[in-house]
Amino acid sequence: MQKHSQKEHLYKLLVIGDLGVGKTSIIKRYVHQNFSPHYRATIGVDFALKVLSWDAETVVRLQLWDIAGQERFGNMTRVYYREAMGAFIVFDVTRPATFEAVTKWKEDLDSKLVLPNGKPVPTVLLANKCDQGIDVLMNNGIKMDQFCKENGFVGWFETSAKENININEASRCLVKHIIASESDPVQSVEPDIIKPHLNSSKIVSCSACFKS
Ligand SMILES: Nc1nc2c(ncn2[C@@H]2O[C@H](COP(=O)(O)OP(=O)(O)OP(=O)(O)O)[C@@H](O)[C@H]2O)c(=O)[nH]1
Repeated sequence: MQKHSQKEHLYKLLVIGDLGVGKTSIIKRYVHQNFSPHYRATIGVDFALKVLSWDAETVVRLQLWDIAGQERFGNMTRVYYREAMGAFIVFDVTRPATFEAVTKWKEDLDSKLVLPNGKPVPTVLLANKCDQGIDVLMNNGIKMDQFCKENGFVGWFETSAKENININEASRCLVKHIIASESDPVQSVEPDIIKPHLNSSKIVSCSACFKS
């Protein structure tokens, strides 16, 4: 039974990025703790709910909106983005074109959705399929910390839905930034940066993300 003193937050989170980057798989791993190697394209939008015990006094309910990659070329994203509090933008580390699309997704998001205080919604970048051992970022010398600062991401994580790497951590990071932006709308939050750990099955922790 819920204690009287317990606070509840409900946040709508968007999961966006190009076709086949692993959005549905990340959500499945996060919510249902499973993974399928078979690809079935999402049509339109799909939903999932994750309940987090944030701390002793706070429960966070995350309503995850899994938006089909092909929707960037349609005109429904404005409708799907409405009232979202945070977003993940996902790319596939084995396919450079999906990284190039990240800025297009971010522009689409920021042009259609702002918080009531006029700021963009906190957004975390996910470099998914890091279990594959191919990394377009390293191969092209892309500096992710700088890329995130320049493009307004609050943090980034290498993830694997297959191996369950960094998905919980990325979510806690995003929620932490949402809570911070709600409680102190004028104070900007420093970005959280995770260093690459390609070919490592260890979960990398981000001290900034686990203080809360
Ligand atoms: N190796 C590996 N494969 C993955 C990972 N995540 C997803 N996949 C595979 O990539 C394919 C596409 O995954 P989905 O989760 O359907 O991708 P999506 O981004 O939801 O795709 P759309 O619905 O088309 O937008 C599937 O075959 C998944 O099994 C991962 O972390 N590692």
